[in-house]
Amino acid sequence: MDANQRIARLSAHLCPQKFQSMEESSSLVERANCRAKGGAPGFKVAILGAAGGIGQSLSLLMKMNPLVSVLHLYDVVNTPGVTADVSHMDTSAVVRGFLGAKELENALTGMDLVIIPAGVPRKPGMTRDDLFKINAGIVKTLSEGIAKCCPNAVVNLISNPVNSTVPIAAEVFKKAGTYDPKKLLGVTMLDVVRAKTFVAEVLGLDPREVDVPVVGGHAGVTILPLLSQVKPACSFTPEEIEYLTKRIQDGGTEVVQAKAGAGSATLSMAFAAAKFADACLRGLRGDANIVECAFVDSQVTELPFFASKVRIGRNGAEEVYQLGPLNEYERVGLDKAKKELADSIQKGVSFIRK
Ligand SMILES: NC(=O)c1ccc[n+]([C@@H]2O[C@H](COP(=O)([O-])OP(=O)(O)OC[C@H]3O[C@@H](n4cnc5c(N)ncnc54)[C@H](O)[C@@H]3O)[C@@H](O)[C@H]2O)c1
Ligand SMILES: O=C(O)C[C@H](O)C(=O)O
Repeated sequence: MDANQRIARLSAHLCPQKFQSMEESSSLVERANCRAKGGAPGFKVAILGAAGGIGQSLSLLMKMNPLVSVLHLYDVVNTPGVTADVSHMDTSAVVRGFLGAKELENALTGMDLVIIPAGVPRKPGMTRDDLFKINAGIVKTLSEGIAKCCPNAVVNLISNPVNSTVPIAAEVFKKAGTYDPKKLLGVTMLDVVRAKTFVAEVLGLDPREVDVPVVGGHAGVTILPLLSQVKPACSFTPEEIEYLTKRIQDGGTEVVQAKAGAGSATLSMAFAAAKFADACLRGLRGDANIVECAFVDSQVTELPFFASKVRIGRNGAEEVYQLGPLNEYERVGLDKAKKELADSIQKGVSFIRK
C-alpha cells in the first residue's frame, strides 16, 4: 500500500458512512481491530446517545480509559463531529462514529460493554416518569439492537426513568431469548457520588474516603441512602439525617432547577457513568472485589428489580448483596421506596408485554 492509499484509508476511518465500498469498509475495520488488538489490548465499548449532554463528556472520559481498545460513538445526530473531536485525543482507544438508525447494528456488533445515555432529559416541573413516553421507545429500539448484535455485552442503562427503562430492556431481551440478568445494570452511581459528596461535607472529610450505600431505585423517594451504614463509622443527628436524605433524593431536581430549562445533570453524570463503566470493565477483566451499587434483577426484596450493592465480575453482576441492618428511619423509607418502585417496574414491563 502506498502513502496515498494509507492516507485515504485513515481519513475514512472516522466516518464509516464515507467508505467507498464494503470491501474498503471491512478491510478498514479489520485494520482498526488489529491496531486495537496490537496497540492496546482491551474492551470494545459503545456509547448510544454519544452526542448528547452526558454522551459527549462520557465519550471523552471513556477515550481516556486505558481498558478501552475500541470506542463506538452512536447517536441520531452530530456523531461525526463528536467522533472527529474525541478521536484526536492521544490515548490508545480507537474511536469510530455511527450516525442514525441504519448504522446502529454496526455500532453494536462485537461490543463488550454498551452504555446508554440516549433520550430526553427533564425540564423544571417534570418528574423522571414524565420522560417515559419518549424514552421508553428509544430504549426499546436500542435494546432490540443489542439483543441482535451483541447479546453477551454488559449494558449500563442511564436513560430515565431508570426504574422503568431497565424492566423495558429486560423484557426486550427476554422476548429475544438473550436475557442474562447479570448483564443488565441500571446506573444509579450518580446517587452514590452525590451521597458521598454531601455526607463528606457534613463530616468534614474527603469524599473519596467515604462510602455510602444508596439502594432502591433512581427517582425521588425510591433513592434510599443507608446513612446508618456510612463508612468510616459515624453518627448523624436526626436533622442531619433528614437534610442528607432529602438532598440526596432531590439531587437531580437541584440540578434541573439550577439549569432552568437547559437540561439535567450531564457533567456529574458523565463522571459517575465513567466511574461505573470502569468498575464494569475491571470486573470483566477479572479483578476481585469490584463492588458498586446498581439497579438490577434482584431477589433482595419481593420486587423483581432493586438497587443495592453488587459484585461485578467476568460475567457482570455476579452477586447481589442483601441490604444489611436498617434502622427505623430507613425501614420506613424502604416501604415508601418499594411502593413507588413496584408501579414504575410494572409500567416498564407492560410497555413491552402490552
Ligand atoms: N441515570 C442517571 O443517574 C441519569 C442522570 C442524568 C441524566 N439521565 C438521563 O439520561 C438521558 C440523557 O440525558 P442528556 O442530558 O444527555 O440528554 P441530551 O438531550 O443532552 O442527550 C441525549 C442524546 O440522546 C440522543 N438520542 C435521542 N434518541 C436517540 C436514539 N433513538 N438513539 C440514539 N441516541 C438518541 C439525542 O440525539 C441526544 O444526543 C435522559 O433521559 C436523562 O434523564 C440519567
Ligand atoms: O434528575 C434528572 O432528571 C436526571 C438524573 O436522573 C439525575 O439524578 O440527575
